[in-house]
Amino acid sequence: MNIAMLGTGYVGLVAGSCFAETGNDVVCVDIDEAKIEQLRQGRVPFYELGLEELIQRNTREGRLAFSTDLAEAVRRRGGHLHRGGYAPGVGGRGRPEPGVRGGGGHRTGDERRQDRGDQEHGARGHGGAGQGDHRSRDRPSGGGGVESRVSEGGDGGEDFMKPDRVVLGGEDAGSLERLKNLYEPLVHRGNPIIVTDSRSAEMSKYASNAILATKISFINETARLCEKEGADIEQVRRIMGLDHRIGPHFIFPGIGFGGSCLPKDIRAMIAMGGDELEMPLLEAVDRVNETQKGLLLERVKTHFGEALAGSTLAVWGLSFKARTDDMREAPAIRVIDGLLRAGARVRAFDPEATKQARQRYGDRIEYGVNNYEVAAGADAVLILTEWNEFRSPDFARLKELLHQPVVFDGRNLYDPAVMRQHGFIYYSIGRGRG
Ligand SMILES: NC(=O)c1ccc[n+]([C@@H]2O[C@H](COP(=O)([O-])OP(=O)(O)OC[C@H]3O[C@@H](n4cnc5c(N)ncnc54)[C@H](O)[C@@H]3O)[C@@H](O)[C@H]2O)c1
Ligand SMILES: O=c1ccn([C@@H]2O[C@H](COP(=O)(O)OP(=O)(O)O[C@H]3O[C@H](CO)[C@@H](O)[C@H](O)[C@H]3O)[C@@H](O)[C@H]2O)c(=O)[nH]1
Repeated sequence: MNIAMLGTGYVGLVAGSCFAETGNDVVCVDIDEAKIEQLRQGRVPFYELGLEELIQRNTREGRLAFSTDLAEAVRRRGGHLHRGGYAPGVGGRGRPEPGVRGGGGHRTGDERRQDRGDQEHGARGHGGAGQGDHRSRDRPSGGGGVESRVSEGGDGGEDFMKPDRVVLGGEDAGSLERLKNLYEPLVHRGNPIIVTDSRSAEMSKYASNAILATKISFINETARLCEKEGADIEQVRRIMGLDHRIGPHFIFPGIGFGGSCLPKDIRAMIAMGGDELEMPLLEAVDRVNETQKGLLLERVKTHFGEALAGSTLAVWGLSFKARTDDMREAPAIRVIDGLLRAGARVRAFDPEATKQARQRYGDRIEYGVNNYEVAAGADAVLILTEWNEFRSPDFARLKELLHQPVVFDGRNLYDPAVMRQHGFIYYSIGRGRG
């Protein structure tokens, strides 16, 4: 199949590369000329596990190309248009902006005709066809296929190539059939492709992310109650997870969910309800999460008091989750902003997100080449992302390096008893002080 993929961000680039990997002819289009130039040279503008290799191989073998010229890409690729990498029309608290649809505003008449004549759908689902106007009733019912594939949040291409399910929504049988053919190679192990109407497909994507967000806020609220009542959330979580009706996934307590999907999708659902339908549950999920993002900062402030100004804090982890450099809505932003406001000096390390952090903070914080370097001479370590490499540090070395043996663990990576043995003052989530 010939595909023109619009947007070369985390979504579009992964989807485009994976479609090339399964034998399609793909041209990825973006309005960002520097990005396209970089990609043409085989360099990937952000980190996703395994993506660089995927791009280089498919480019070398002639199935993947990059362009800033949408009209040319559509002409060359013969008309399957896939909006994968950008989601227009969601602003502020996720309220869709009326009248914005599919980036059509910058397209030529020819391109728009092409768009209507074929399929437009959003990769990995967040609001595919008509995302920008789901409050109006005038979305095209012709060729709109919405693809809403969700698997457990994993690693870029790996995640895309092995979906739990693929959801196709649309009203045009021909378009849906072509989309089915496109996705068939990704489900050869027998996972289902579900075909439904476009509104149900969209809603299934929103609702799936919203229930994940709900689970996280639930466990975080329970963690706070555990602290108050002297219970251990890690014990509670394990016991809960053994109940098949609950399951072990997405009940890890922490410093709140970030990223480009969960926060935005719950706000989009609240916005959909509008004035006619209150969504008190999701409002609460959002509120709990905002409080949770500030929790570690409050602990740091309480611990240091006046001494926070002028102290040096080592931050381990910047991205919103492990195995990505993505910092969108990352809890780390809330924490670092607060520390800087309080007059603390911040030295950060992240295996992949340093470049993103530099764009945001420039020289206002310092960056290390590993987690020990930033800890040297610091008054405390703050763990903000659950990177595997932070799971079993050399505690004796860490204690030696730190000016004060204090660890604020926002991801519950360590056993409080072990930390006590090593002589740390250890703060974590839902387990009281170690
Ligand atoms: N990251 C994820 O895992 C994920 C998953 C599902 C949905 N989403 C949603 O999909 C959307 C895109 O996510 P992302 O992570 O790829 O974002 P991103 O910011 O990394 O990428 C968006 C890309 O689209 C380009 N772009 C913007 N307008 C364009 C236009 N008119 N024509 C061509 N290119 C254009 C931008 O230059 C940018 O490179 C977001 O709204 C996000 O919430 C993200
Ligand atoms: O038990 C948990 C699980 C996750 N998180 C946090 O929740 C956020 C989101 O994590 P995750 O859902 O794994 O990452 P996303 O990349 O945002 O993936 C979600 O959003 C994608 C885009 O819609 C979907 O494709 C995925 O299925 C869906 O999990 C991160 O900050 C995690 O640290 C927790 O705090 N506790």
